[in-house]
Amino acid sequence: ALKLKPDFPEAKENFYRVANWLVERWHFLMLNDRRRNQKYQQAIQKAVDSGCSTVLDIGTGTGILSMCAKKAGAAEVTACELSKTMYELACEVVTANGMNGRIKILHMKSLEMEVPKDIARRVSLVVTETVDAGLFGEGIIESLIHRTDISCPHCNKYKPPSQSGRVIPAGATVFGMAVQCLEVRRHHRLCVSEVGGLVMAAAGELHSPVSCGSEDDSTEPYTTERLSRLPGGYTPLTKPFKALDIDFNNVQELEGLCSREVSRLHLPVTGEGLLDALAVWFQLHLDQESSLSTGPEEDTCWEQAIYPVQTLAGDELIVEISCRDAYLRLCSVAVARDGREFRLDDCLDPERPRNSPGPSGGPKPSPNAEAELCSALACLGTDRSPSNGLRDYTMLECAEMALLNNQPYHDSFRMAMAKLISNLKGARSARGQGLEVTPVADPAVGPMDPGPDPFYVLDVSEGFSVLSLMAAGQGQVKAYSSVEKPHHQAVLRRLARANGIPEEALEFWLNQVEDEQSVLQRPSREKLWSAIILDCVETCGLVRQKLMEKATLARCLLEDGGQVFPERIVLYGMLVESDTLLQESAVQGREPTLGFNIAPFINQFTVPVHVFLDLSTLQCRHLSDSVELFVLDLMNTNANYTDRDVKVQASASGRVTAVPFWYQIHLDEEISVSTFSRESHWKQAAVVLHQPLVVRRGDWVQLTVTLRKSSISVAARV
Ligand SMILES: CCc1ccncc1CNCCCCSC[C@H]1O[C@@H](n2ccc3c(N)ncnc32)[C@H](O)[C@@H]1O
Repeated sequence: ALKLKPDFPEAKENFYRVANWLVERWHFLMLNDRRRNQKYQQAIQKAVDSGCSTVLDIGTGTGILSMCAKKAGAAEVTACELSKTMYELACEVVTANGMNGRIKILHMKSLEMEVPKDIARRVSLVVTETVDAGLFGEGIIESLIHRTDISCPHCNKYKPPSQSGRVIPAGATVFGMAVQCLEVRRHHRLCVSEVGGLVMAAAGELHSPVSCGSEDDSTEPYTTERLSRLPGGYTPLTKPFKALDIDFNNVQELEGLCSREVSRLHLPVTGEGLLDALAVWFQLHLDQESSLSTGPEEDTCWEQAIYPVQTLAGDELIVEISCRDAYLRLCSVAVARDGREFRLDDCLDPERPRNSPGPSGGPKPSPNAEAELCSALACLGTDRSPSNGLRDYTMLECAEMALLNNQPYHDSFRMAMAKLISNLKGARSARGQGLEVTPVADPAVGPMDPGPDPFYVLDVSEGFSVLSLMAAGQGQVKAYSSVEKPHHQAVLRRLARANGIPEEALEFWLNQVEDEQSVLQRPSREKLWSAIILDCVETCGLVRQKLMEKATLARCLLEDGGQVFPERIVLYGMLVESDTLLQESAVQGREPTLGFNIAPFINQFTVPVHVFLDLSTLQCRHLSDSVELFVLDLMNTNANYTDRDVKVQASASGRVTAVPFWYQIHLDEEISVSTFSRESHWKQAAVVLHQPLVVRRGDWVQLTVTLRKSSISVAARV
């Protein structure tokens, strides 16, 4: 569609979403990482010079490592790539670099390859970089165990490594460190005891889907973050420790890895604070001489693997390391204090017998110190559901957890809601309404509570939201929640009971209807909605799709004086020079890719809008103040622009490479929240300019801002 009609907005937006999905953003980072490419090239050159003449590139991506091997003089080069998009791209790239027919590219997973069906003979060198932040996440262990069928490891024994099936990288060393990090904590644990006036204790334990200890497969063992770019930074609580050493050339070791029992490390705590996560990174040893690191301190572009945990940091941490089902797993299983070890699950279940004194069998701490530690641990919750299974918990997405922890957002909502309800009460009594009307029970909604006509509030938020319960808590309100997962509804019911909110004041509207459009239908009675709460901005920083359509529909369903929340969102932006954003969005020419012509091919998948940005820590130079880009008025949708020209003055000379943007969400005339505040659970987004714009301090830059179907584009010229 884009080829036919390049600026066809729906196609453009869909393409951006699909492009993001088809080609992962780290392809750009990897290909722009010249040092990484050079190190691989040197290691491959050395291996080919020492006699490895047949090469297999597992997970070729764009084909760059295969082209290195060919250029290094390898006689036969075969590549395999499981992604269809990348496979087709690799074929184009290899042809464009004059190596068509000299590199055999297969669209398949390496595990499916067989000799001689797919590859003529066993290779003498395997090259791969199928690693993720947690090292094993792309299946490199399995791929290398399988390689025994396609490379000749048994030559290992009596032939020098040069002749036998060697692997680049030759191995890896995995490091870890315990950290305190608020940004991780607020995405994985409830950090507040009260949200929008609701006491949260009754919610029970809330967990994010990232948990290493639990057995259920709806969780993932780790998440990934760039520790060096997390808002608020992090505090190391232990020194970096070596977690694992792996020799990729030793097949027996690889096979043993997955079945290896758990190893335990005792880590002295060297910093004060609350343990929020174990951070993990690694050194990839390409060969004996050179290695790549993904550490937080290196100026590497890679993320670290984050294992959220939470215990009070005693003076020693006991961490268990395992590789259950080929994922690296780290769990903090106990805390030692004064030499006594407290396993987390013991503390959560006080009647369980105390385990033996710690390794040093040190002096028994005073009973109250022990009790204090255990009760502190118990209320903190942990990342392990103990073997006794007594403790159950509710799973929230990371974004839902961060939303819950965003207190200013909920307090603002609470004030705006209270103001609206009191205005409507005033208006009703002024009209003398709502007193003499005898409430009629309506079958569609169940028995009416006696008392004056309630105010109806509809929450159409996506995912888990307590806003409907906060509305119900205002009294004389019947709130309809769009929460649809049964265990999420159970949390809201528990919270209602614990906060003295009558059960019948809260309904789960989605239970009865199939989609949101009908949720916004006219309520089954004449009464219209007093308030409708819409979700406007996605966590990634983009305007939610079909927002204006929903707002238009919602507005027709309001009673006089009723309100859509929010009533207006204002989009702000600024001019920045950010090389980082360039590196993550497109391959910058031939230079970083060793002179190979790769950029034009992979850059077909460049997406001009960057999402999930932490603008507060993005390396960039501000080249202007923030400026209002446009207004979305949800109470008067036809007043909205789709194109707007904005002038902004450059406050410094430089190259404008991007326009980051965020929102001020106006709940009513006075109350608003920003999506770019410290507690905001939203990330920011940025438009990366097609061409950097050179500006001099004082220049006026003309921005043409277009919002079509919630996809934003910005053109800039001096
Ligand atoms: C310092 C390295 C680093 C550190 C931390 N974070 C990221 C990096 C950078 N490496 C990321 C590569 C990660 C993706 S792997 C690259 C390509 O290989 C493909 N694939 C994966 C497995 C596989 C297989 N068995 N058979 C065939 N193809 C396979 C994927 O489809 C992808 O296109």
